[in-house]
Amino acid sequence: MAAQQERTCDVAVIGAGTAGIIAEKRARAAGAETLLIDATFSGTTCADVGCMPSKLLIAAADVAFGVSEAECFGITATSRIDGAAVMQRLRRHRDRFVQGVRSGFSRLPEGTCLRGRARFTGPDTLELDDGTRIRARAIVIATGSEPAVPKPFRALGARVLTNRNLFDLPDLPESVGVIGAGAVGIELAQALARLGVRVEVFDAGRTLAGLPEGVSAELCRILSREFAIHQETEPRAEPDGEGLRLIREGGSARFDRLLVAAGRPPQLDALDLEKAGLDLDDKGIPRFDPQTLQCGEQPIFIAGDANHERPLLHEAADEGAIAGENAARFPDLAKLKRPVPMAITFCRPDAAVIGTLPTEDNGLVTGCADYARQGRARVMGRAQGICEIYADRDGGRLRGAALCAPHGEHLAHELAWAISCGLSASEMLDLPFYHPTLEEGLKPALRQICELAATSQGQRAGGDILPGDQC
Ligand SMILES: Cc1cc2nc3c(=O)[nH]c(=O)nc-3n(C[C@H](O)[C@H](O)[C@H](O)COP(=O)(O)OP(=O)(O)OC[C@H]3O[C@@H](n4cnc5c(N)ncnc54)[C@H](O)[C@@H]3O)c2cc1C
Ligand SMILES: NC(=O)c1ccc[n+]([C@@H]2O[C@H](COP(=O)([O-])OP(=O)(O)OC[C@H]3O[C@@H](n4cnc5c(N)ncnc54)[C@H](O)[C@@H]3O)[C@@H](O)[C@H]2O)c1
Repeated sequence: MAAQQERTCDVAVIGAGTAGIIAEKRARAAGAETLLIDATFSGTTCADVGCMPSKLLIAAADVAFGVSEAECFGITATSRIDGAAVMQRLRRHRDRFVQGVRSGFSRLPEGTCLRGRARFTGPDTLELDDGTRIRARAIVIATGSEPAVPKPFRALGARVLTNRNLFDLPDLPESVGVIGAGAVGIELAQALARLGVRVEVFDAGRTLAGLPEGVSAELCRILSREFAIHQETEPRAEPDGEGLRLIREGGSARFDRLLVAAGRPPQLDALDLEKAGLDLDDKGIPRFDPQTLQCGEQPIFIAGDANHERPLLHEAADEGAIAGENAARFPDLAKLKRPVPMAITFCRPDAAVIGTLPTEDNGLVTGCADYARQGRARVMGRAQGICEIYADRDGGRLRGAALCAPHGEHLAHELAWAISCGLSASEMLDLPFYHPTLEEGLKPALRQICELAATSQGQRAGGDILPGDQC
């Protein structure tokens, strides 16, 4: 990856995260000569500081929580959480995921990888911080996003944690204040709390993890048994010895560390986008076509968190593929068939938002399932949560869902797949539902939709009485 002074290529990809790696691969497969540029080649946000380490922390928290709940099954168990060992296991696995990505870089054709921070000097030219100049027929922007640290917290220095440094802590802190109740804040707050850290969450908004109000209120009620959640508040912070104090109307609390999970704006500032002649929106993001990923009429494409459309891993991968292919075949552009939107937050119970939510004028009806009485959930000692399913009043075709329910990640997929297939509630009721499963718990919501839409409840209408339904 030696620095060079002048390079030309068909397609230059800025950013070697998930979107960029896939964009480069697809462009090369389409016959383009490619360059993959990255400031660090750290091995993707997902593997290094995002999806994978956060799920490793949650996996440890699940084990600790299982032990703490064992007594209700008649099992006596005690746990001692060794925070240093928890973090060591996390890093051991995280580092393997990262190593897997990095070894992929070394298998790319010689000279493809260029290390450096890129910025535009014209619509088809880039310059790296070491002075290397690049001319490309087409350019893919795949620069990802970065955690926002609101100004009032910046003076706290090393007391501030984000997803960038949390997973490198040698041990678990005793107490953490969390700013932000989005997916990052909620997942990490609960995992830390279950691992014995004293946690409180503070959010400026009224809802958790992007959920609609009713489901958010239910999730908040459930999570509040484990840690405090303060909504509609923007606390200020001041240093307090080695730790900090969060101050808001009605009180203050001291914490060892502050985890800031206050959103992830795209990383575009350093790119000098104005030199590329792109039309930018009020947040400085290039206007682009979500199907082709093209920015305006230029041979420039934007994929993954950088475009802020759907900042999720599977979307970054899809977008990278189409952006890379279109960059190679410009101006003959392919269109991405966008999947049904689906966002899962891996708290317990899992939370998810899928497809279209009801508004005052989109004619959707809501069926609701309650997991507090559901048979399998009770068997598992996990009987809590709800699932709302949204469907057309006319015909009962499924359009969306929101849930917080045990093993909700799987329910979310099943609902997203049913919506993708264009099923109605009565058609979904005609599919096989094994007993006793959490999937059965969706039936009351589907039946309610059939009633509201005045459609048949499917061939097996009234044919099953499930344990849990009636007690
Ligand atoms: C804590 C956490 C947990 C998450 N969990 C999940 C999850 O469970 N499921 C899920 O679907 N999503 C999850 N996400 C979101 C997911 O990780 C992202 O959507 C995804 O990784 C974005 O990939 P990307 O390719 O767009 O960006 P990245 O992987 O961030 O890649 C961007 C790259 O661009 C490089 N770069 C930036 N600017 C420049 C420049 N000027 N010049 C050169 N290089 C540059 C950076 O060095 C970086 O390597 C999580 C995110 C976080 C933070
Ligand atoms: N399981 C997953 O798929 C997963 C997990 C983590 C992250 N992600 C992705 O990462 C993205 C970013 O996640 P995130 O949680 O950082 O951002 P987010 O935008 O979803 O949530 C940020 C929250 O911080 C609050 N906030 C902002 N400034 C504040 C302040 N000063 N005081 C109090 N509250 C404040 C906002 O009200 C908001 O609720 C998500 O949208 C998601 O796409 C996905």
